Amino acid sequence: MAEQTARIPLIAGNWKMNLDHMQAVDLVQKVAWGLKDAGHDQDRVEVAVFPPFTDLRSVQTLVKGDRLELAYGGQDLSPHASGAYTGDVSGAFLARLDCTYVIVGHSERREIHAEDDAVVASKVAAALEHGLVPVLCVGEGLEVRQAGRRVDHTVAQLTAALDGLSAEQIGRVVVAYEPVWAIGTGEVAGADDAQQMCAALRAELERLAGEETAASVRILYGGSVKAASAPELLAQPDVDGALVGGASLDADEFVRIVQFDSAF
Ligand SMILES: O=C(CO)COP(=O)(O)O
Repeated sequence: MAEQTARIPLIAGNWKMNLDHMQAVDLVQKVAWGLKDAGHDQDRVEVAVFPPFTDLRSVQTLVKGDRLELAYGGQDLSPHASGAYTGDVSGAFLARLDCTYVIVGHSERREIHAEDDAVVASKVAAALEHGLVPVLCVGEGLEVRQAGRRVDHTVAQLTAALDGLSAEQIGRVVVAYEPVWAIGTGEVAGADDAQQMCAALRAELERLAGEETAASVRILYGGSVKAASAPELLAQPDVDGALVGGASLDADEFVRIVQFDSAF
């Protein structure tokens, strides 16, 4: 097993399709102020928000104009660079808005938009091509879990999404383990469960890209993370952060999640 190196934890807020434009601008300011008040240091714990596409330009203006300690990214991207793909948003456009990250393969896109492993892999490749860091989501549904196949299933999703990438490219990816049954349900994976899965994902990264790369890749947990559950989850050696949905829409709660390590 790869030894743990200094991986800077990442706390990421996936706003999903919530908040109108004015509310989104208000939330990003509240989060930034809350972080400032809490003495947040982006080099110690990195914070990123993922608003809807239509808010990204305003978020860019706020973050750059006020030099906010906050990264941001898109919730999805097109596998294509440009052209006749009505409704798609290119990684090139996200890069022009100074996005650092883009979420790829979220279970809601896999399920609702029928994105299969091949589509997810092409989106990971597109993100990397445009200099974006893909936050690659993997995780099992309840049926798979009950059948006792959760590790095999989730590791296979990772393998498929990284197919054909070099070790250097894999080293630029963030992985998020999001068990589908825990998303938006209030049910959190136990810290032991999360650790076991994240360790299995890291072992697969090691097989694909070598020990050094595997030790450097951040693996997040997502699924009903709240300020109360974050410290135990994030204390696990292979859990390097959280991908937060509902709780990221509440600035105070989200900032409390970011402060997970002061709760130890
Ligand atoms: O899907 C998620 C983040 O991407 C998790 O959402 P919740 O935190 O609302 O369960």
